[in-house]
Amino acid sequence: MDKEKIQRAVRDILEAIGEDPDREGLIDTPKRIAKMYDEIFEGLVADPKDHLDIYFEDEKHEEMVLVKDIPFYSVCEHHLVPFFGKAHVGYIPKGGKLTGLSKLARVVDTVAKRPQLQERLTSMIAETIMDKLDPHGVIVVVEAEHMCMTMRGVKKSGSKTVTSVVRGIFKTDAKARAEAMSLIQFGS
Ligand SMILES: Nc1nc2c(ncn2[C@@H]2O[C@H](COP(=O)(O)OP(=O)(O)OP(=O)(O)O)[C@@H](O)[C@H]2O)c(=O)[nH]1
Ligand SMILES: [Zn+2]
Repeated sequence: MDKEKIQRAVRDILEAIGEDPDREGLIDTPKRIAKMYDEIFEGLVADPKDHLDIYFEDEKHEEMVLVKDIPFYSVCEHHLVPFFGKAHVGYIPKGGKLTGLSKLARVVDTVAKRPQLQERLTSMIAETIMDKLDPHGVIVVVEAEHMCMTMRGVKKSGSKTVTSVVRGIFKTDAKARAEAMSLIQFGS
Protein backbone atom coordinates (compact mmCIF):
# COMPACT_ATOMS: atom_id res chain seq x y z
CA MET A 1 0.00 0.00 0.00
CA ASP A 2 1.30 3.47 -0.91
CA LYS A 3 1.24 5.09 2.53
CA GLU A 4 2.97 8.28 1.36
CA LYS A 5 0.21 8.82 -1.20
CA ILE A 6 -2.49 8.27 1.43
CA GLN A 7 -0.81 10.82 3.69
CA ARG A 8 -0.72 13.42 0.91
CA ALA A 9 -4.37 12.75 0.05
CA VAL A 10 -5.54 13.05 3.67
CA ARG A 11 -3.65 16.30 4.02
CA ASP A 12 -5.42 17.57 0.88
CA ILE A 13 -8.82 16.55 2.27
CA LEU A 14 -8.13 18.33 5.56
CA GLU A 15 -7.23 21.47 3.66
CA ALA A 16 -10.25 21.11 1.39
CA ILE A 17 -12.66 21.00 4.33
CA GLY A 18 -11.12 24.19 5.67
CA GLU A 19 -8.98 22.65 8.39
CA ASP A 20 -5.37 23.48 9.19
CA PRO A 21 -3.45 20.20 8.71
CA ASP A 22 -0.51 21.70 10.61
CA ARG A 23 -2.37 22.35 13.85
CA GLU A 24 -1.30 20.22 16.77
CA GLY A 25 -4.24 17.81 16.83
CA LEU A 26 -4.07 17.11 13.08
CA ILE A 27 -0.36 17.12 12.37
CA ASP A 28 -0.03 13.33 12.71
CA THR A 29 -3.48 12.49 11.36
CA PRO A 30 -2.41 11.72 7.77
CA LYS A 31 0.20 9.30 9.12
CA ARG A 32 -2.33 7.68 11.47
CA ILE A 33 -4.87 7.26 8.68
CA ALA A 34 -2.28 5.70 6.38
CA LYS A 35 -1.41 3.21 9.12
CA MET A 36 -5.10 2.52 9.76
CA TYR A 37 -5.85 1.93 6.04
CA ASP A 38 -2.96 -0.47 5.89
CA GLU A 39 -4.72 -2.45 8.65
CA ILE A 40 -8.38 -2.18 7.67
CA PHE A 41 -7.70 -2.83 3.97
CA GLU A 42 -5.15 -5.58 4.42
CA GLY A 43 -7.57 -8.03 2.80
CA LEU A 44 -6.79 -6.40 -0.58
CA VAL A 45 -3.44 -8.12 -0.69
CA ALA A 46 -4.50 -11.46 0.78
CA ASP A 47 -6.25 -14.49 -0.65
CA PRO A 48 -8.94 -15.73 1.76
CA LYS A 49 -8.48 -19.26 0.39
CA ASP A 50 -5.03 -19.38 1.98
CA HIS A 51 -6.67 -19.71 5.40
CA LEU A 52 -8.62 -22.81 4.53
CA ASP A 53 -6.11 -25.54 5.17
CA ILE A 54 -7.71 -28.93 5.19
CA TYR A 55 -7.28 -30.69 8.48
CA PHE A 56 -8.73 -33.83 9.93
CA GLU A 57 -8.90 -35.54 6.56
CA ASP A 58 -9.53 -38.90 8.20
CA GLU A 59 -12.75 -37.66 9.80
CA LYS A 60 -15.93 -38.76 8.10
CA HIS A 61 -18.25 -36.05 9.40
CA GLU A 62 -20.62 -35.13 6.58
CA GLU A 63 -23.14 -33.13 8.59
CA MET A 64 -23.50 -29.42 9.09
CA VAL A 65 -20.73 -27.37 10.68
CA LEU A 66 -21.88 -23.85 11.56
CA VAL A 67 -19.92 -21.03 13.13
CA LYS A 68 -22.31 -18.26 14.00
CA ASP A 69 -22.10 -14.72 15.37
CA ILE A 70 -18.67 -14.00 13.85
CA PRO A 71 -18.20 -10.25 14.36
CA PHE A 72 -16.74 -8.29 11.47
CA TYR A 73 -15.95 -4.72 10.48
CA SER A 74 -15.85 -3.62 6.88
CA VAL A 75 -15.98 -0.40 4.90
CA CYS A 76 -18.73 0.50 2.45
CA GLU A 77 -17.25 1.14 -0.98
CA HIS A 78 -19.75 3.91 -1.74
CA HIS A 79 -18.89 6.20 1.15
CA LEU A 80 -15.80 4.68 2.78
CA VAL A 81 -17.53 4.55 6.16
CA PRO A 82 -17.88 1.40 8.26
CA PHE A 83 -20.50 -1.26 8.09
CA PHE A 84 -20.30 -3.95 10.71
CA GLY A 85 -22.20 -6.80 12.22
CA LYS A 86 -22.16 -10.56 12.39
CA ALA A 87 -21.58 -13.32 9.88
CA HIS A 88 -22.88 -16.87 10.18
CA VAL A 89 -21.03 -19.45 8.12
CA GLY A 90 -22.10 -23.06 7.67
CA TYR A 91 -21.00 -25.89 5.41
CA ILE A 92 -21.51 -29.60 4.96
CA PRO A 93 -18.10 -31.20 4.44
CA LYS A 94 -17.48 -33.80 1.77
CA GLY A 95 -14.83 -36.52 1.65
CA GLY A 96 -13.41 -35.58 5.04
CA LYS A 97 -12.40 -32.10 3.91
CA LEU A 98 -12.81 -30.32 7.23
CA THR A 99 -11.09 -27.07 8.09
CA GLY A 100 -10.35 -25.48 11.46
CA LEU A 101 -13.28 -23.53 12.89
CA SER A 102 -11.18 -20.41 13.39
CA LYS A 103 -10.27 -20.55 9.70
CA LEU A 104 -13.88 -19.77 8.77
CA ALA A 105 -13.67 -16.62 10.89
CA ARG A 106 -10.33 -15.76 9.23
CA VAL A 107 -11.99 -15.96 5.81
CA VAL A 108 -14.67 -13.52 7.02
CA ASP A 109 -11.98 -11.11 8.27
CA THR A 110 -9.95 -11.18 5.06
CA VAL A 111 -12.98 -10.64 2.84
CA ALA A 112 -14.24 -7.84 5.13
CA LYS A 113 -10.94 -5.95 5.03
CA ARG A 114 -11.55 -4.39 1.64
CA PRO A 115 -13.85 -1.62 0.44
CA GLN A 116 -16.96 -3.76 0.12
CA LEU A 117 -20.61 -4.28 -0.65
CA GLN A 118 -22.47 -6.45 1.82
CA GLU A 119 -23.76 -8.64 -1.01
CA ARG A 120 -20.24 -9.22 -2.37
CA LEU A 121 -18.86 -9.88 1.10
CA THR A 122 -21.50 -12.58 1.58
CA SER A 123 -20.95 -14.29 -1.76
CA MET A 124 -17.12 -14.09 -1.56
CA ILE A 125 -17.18 -15.96 1.75
CA ALA A 126 -19.39 -18.66 0.23
CA GLU A 127 -17.33 -18.95 -2.99
CA THR A 128 -14.06 -19.18 -1.07
CA ILE A 129 -15.34 -22.15 0.93
CA MET A 130 -16.90 -23.83 -2.12
CA ASP A 131 -13.70 -23.46 -4.15
CA LYS A 132 -11.28 -24.67 -1.53
CA LEU A 133 -13.18 -27.33 0.44
CA ASP A 134 -15.55 -28.55 -2.29
CA PRO A 135 -18.24 -29.30 0.33
CA HIS A 136 -21.78 -30.60 -0.25
CA GLY A 137 -22.98 -27.06 0.40
CA VAL A 138 -22.36 -23.68 2.00
CA ILE A 139 -24.66 -21.17 3.65
CA VAL A 140 -23.59 -17.67 4.65
CA VAL A 141 -25.84 -15.15 6.38
CA VAL A 142 -24.58 -11.65 7.15
CA GLU A 143 -26.40 -9.05 9.23
CA ALA A 144 -24.95 -5.57 9.38
CA GLU A 145 -25.49 -1.95 10.23
CA HIS A 146 -24.26 0.55 7.66
CA MET A 147 -22.97 3.82 9.05
CA CYS A 148 -23.75 5.45 5.71
CA MET A 149 -27.42 4.81 6.51
CA THR A 150 -27.25 5.87 10.15
CA MET A 151 -24.85 8.80 10.65
CA ARG A 152 -25.68 10.51 7.32
CA GLY A 153 -28.04 10.40 4.35
CA VAL A 154 -31.29 8.65 5.16
CA LYS A 155 -30.30 8.46 8.91
CA LYS A 156 -32.11 5.25 9.84
CA SER A 157 -30.23 4.29 12.95
CA GLY A 158 -30.79 0.75 14.14
CA SER A 159 -31.72 -0.51 10.69
CA LYS A 160 -30.08 -3.79 9.75
CA THR A 161 -29.38 -5.30 6.37
CA VAL A 162 -29.45 -9.08 6.10
CA THR A 163 -27.96 -10.92 3.14
CA SER A 164 -27.70 -14.64 2.53
CA VAL A 165 -26.02 -16.85 -0.01
CA VAL A 166 -26.49 -20.59 -0.40
CA ARG A 167 -24.47 -22.90 -2.61
CA GLY A 168 -24.57 -26.61 -3.37
CA ILE A 169 -27.10 -28.76 -1.54
CA PHE A 170 -28.58 -25.78 0.33
CA LYS A 171 -29.96 -24.54 -2.99
CA THR A 172 -32.10 -27.61 -3.58
CA ASP A 173 -32.61 -29.10 -0.12
CA ALA A 174 -35.15 -26.94 1.69
CA LYS A 175 -34.84 -29.08 4.84
CA ALA A 176 -31.07 -28.52 5.10
CA ARG A 177 -31.59 -24.80 4.50
CA ALA A 178 -34.30 -24.60 7.17
CA GLU A 179 -32.09 -26.49 9.64
CA ALA A 180 -29.23 -24.05 9.03
CA MET A 181 -31.52 -21.04 9.41
CA SER A 182 -32.98 -22.36 12.66
CA LEU A 183 -29.47 -23.00 14.04
CA ILE A 184 -28.48 -19.46 13.07
CA GLN A 185 -31.50 -18.05 14.90
CA PHE A 186 -31.07 -20.41 17.89
CA GLY A 187 -30.23 -18.45 21.02
CA SER A 188 -30.21 -15.07 19.31
N1 LIG B 1 -26.58 -2.85 -2.30
C1 LIG B 1 -25.81 -2.19 -1.42
N2 LIG B 1 -25.96 -0.87 -1.31
C2 LIG B 1 -25.17 -0.25 -0.41
C3 LIG B 1 -24.24 -0.90 0.39
N3 LIG B 1 -23.64 0.02 1.18
C4 LIG B 1 -24.19 1.21 0.86
N4 LIG B 1 -25.13 1.06 -0.11
C5 LIG B 1 -26.01 2.01 -0.79
O1 LIG B 1 -25.36 2.59 -1.87
C6 LIG B 1 -26.19 3.63 -2.33
C7 LIG B 1 -25.38 4.73 -2.95
O2 LIG B 1 -26.35 5.60 -3.47
P1 LIG B 1 -26.05 7.02 -4.12
O3 LIG B 1 -27.38 7.64 -4.48
O4 LIG B 1 -25.00 6.87 -5.18
O5 LIG B 1 -25.34 7.79 -2.92
P2 LIG B 1 -25.96 8.86 -1.91
O6 LIG B 1 -26.46 10.05 -2.66
O7 LIG B 1 -24.92 9.13 -0.86
O8 LIG B 1 -27.21 8.05 -1.34
P3 LIG B 1 -27.93 8.15 0.08
O9 LIG B 1 -27.19 7.21 1.01
O10 LIG B 1 -29.33 7.67 -0.19
O11 LIG B 1 -27.85 9.57 0.55
C8 LIG B 1 -27.02 4.04 -1.11
O12 LIG B 1 -28.36 3.69 -1.37
C9 LIG B 1 -26.44 3.19 0.01
O13 LIG B 1 -27.41 2.84 1.00
C10 LIG B 1 -24.11 -2.30 0.25
O14 LIG B 1 -23.31 -2.98 0.90
N5 LIG B 1 -24.93 -2.91 -0.68
ZN1 LIG C 1 -22.22 3.59 2.06
